[in-house]
Amino acid sequence: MKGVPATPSVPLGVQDEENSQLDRVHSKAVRRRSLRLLGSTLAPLRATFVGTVVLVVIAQATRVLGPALIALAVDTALPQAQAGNWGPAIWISGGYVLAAIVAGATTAAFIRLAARVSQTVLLDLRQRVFGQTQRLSLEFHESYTSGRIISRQTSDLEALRELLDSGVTSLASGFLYMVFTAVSLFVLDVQAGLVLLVAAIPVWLITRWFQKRSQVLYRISRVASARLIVNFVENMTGIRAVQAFRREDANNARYGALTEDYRANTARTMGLNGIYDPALQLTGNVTVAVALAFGGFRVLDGSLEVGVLIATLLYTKRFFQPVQQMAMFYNSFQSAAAALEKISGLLEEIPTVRQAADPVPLPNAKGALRFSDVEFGYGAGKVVLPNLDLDIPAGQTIALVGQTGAGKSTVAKLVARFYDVTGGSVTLDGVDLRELASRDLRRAIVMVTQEAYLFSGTVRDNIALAKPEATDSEVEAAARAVGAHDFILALPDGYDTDVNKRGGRVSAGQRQLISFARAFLADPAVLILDEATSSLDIPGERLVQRGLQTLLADRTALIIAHRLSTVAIADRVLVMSDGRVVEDGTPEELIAGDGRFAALHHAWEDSLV
Ligand SMILES: Nc1ncnc2c1ncn2[C@@H]1O[C@H](COP(=O)(O)OP(=O)(O)OP(=O)(O)O)[C@@H](O)[C@H]1O
Repeated sequence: MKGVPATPSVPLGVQDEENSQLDRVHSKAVRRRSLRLLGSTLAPLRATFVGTVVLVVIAQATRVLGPALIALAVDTALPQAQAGNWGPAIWISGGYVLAAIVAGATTAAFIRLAARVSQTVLLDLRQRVFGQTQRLSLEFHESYTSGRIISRQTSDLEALRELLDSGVTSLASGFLYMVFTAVSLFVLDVQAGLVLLVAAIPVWLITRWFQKRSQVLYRISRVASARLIVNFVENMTGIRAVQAFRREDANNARYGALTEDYRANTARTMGLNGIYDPALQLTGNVTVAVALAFGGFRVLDGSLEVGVLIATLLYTKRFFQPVQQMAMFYNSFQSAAAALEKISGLLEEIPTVRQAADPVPLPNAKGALRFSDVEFGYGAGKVVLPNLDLDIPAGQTIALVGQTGAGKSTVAKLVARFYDVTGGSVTLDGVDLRELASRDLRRAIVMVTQEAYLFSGTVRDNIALAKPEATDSEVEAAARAVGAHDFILALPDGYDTDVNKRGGRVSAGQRQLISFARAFLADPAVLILDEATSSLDIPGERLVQRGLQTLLADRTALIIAHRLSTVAIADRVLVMSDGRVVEDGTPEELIAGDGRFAALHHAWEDSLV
């Protein structure tokens, strides 16, 4: 195509991964990317890989010796044996047995070696996919659903496993077997070789036809199976909402449609096999018949020996055997290739939030934050923060308030560097967050969200998440500080209660208390609480507030809360509206004024009466 670059200048990544009709340039780039990935996983295994290839070659070469030895036995050894000379017959029989033993032994060896290669490659890929999904920024995960990641990690790697376990060696050995068989045939009898060559033309044509069709179908099939998984995961993660809103029937219909797509596509794939396999068999049988008729006449007129005829027939028949097997594995090859394309796309993604090449260390952050001329929008979406200037001295407790969608969480996410600003800068103790070493950033700034996620394990493990080396008394002290100690003790096994086991399940409010204890134990210079007290009841919140006040005393804190009781403990309140700070002052100052916060506060006070 004119004007189209040979390779796209920007890495494609996961973009277009559901497109089964890629243009030539992209399709080539994707294929190259897959091969590069495969090459890089094979690189450390080069010696084993080469060893496997050598063994496959020896195994196939010795396998094809059989018919040639039979021809030799029939045409040479047999007449000599009839004349009383058994030497050639013994030699040939011995050679036949030896070839069989070598073929068997090398086959056994290459299967073992190939298994080692395939398992190591898979292990490497599994770890790379997992590592990459952890490394990729929040922005990526917000659009690339967990269902899609699960299908990369499960069904795609499974497709590769299928191919690597047995398919690759079958394809390689089948191909070599065919080449050696054809060469032997030509060496033995050129005319029989020519018959095979003619037969290879229709075989080539139908194989090309099959390849083209099945490639498209397999791509579609991978997309359909990934969609199934995505849909399943989404419904299972949102099962509460599904049941609460009686979505079961609609979901069944949607899932039914997706499975139907998958079924229809698989049926079309199998339909292709249903044409390809018999066509191959027919070609093979017709070729043997032609070779027999052609060779038979030549035997009759004495221009061909019987042993050579037998051998040529055996070769012709055997030549087509691996084609069928290869066609079968071609399917798994297709699906593995499609899977590898997707996996390589995922691995090609570059995190949008990256560690600086030469990061600035900040082991003992004080917690001074500054937003200078900050502009920010999510992806290509509208600008959420048009121009934000903010100076937060170390140790200050800030409450961020404002209507829904004002940009409060966005400010918090920028401080935690889940996203990078699109303009201006955010600094911690004067260091741009983009320049700061990730380790120091993660240690200095901790964000607790409403979600308060608990990982499987004990309550203690969950509190000690950011500081695994914490002692039991440190864990307990953190829990006491936030008022979580008493309810934890009331759990079946106290701090050793497994949060995922029956009886160990904790309420949303208790989860928040645990994640508070976790954050306090992490002891960051900057603590962000994003709606982190929303699930606590009033006494619960009071308890936390007491803990909060002591713990926030010597650190910078950014609290986003709709409850004004939480806001009251702040040194300073920032009222946000449409991405701008519209009021800034102490709670007392703002309440005394006539701005939004004062109105909000009066309304809240009235509601308490
Ligand atoms: N991940 C995202 N991708 C695209 N737009 C987003 C994303 N998160 C938030 N927004 C948009 O950014 C704007 C500010 O959202 P933000 O979550 O910061 O508001 P908020 O003040 O914290 O609201 P709330 O009180 O409801 O939590 C909103 O218009 C929202 O639609």
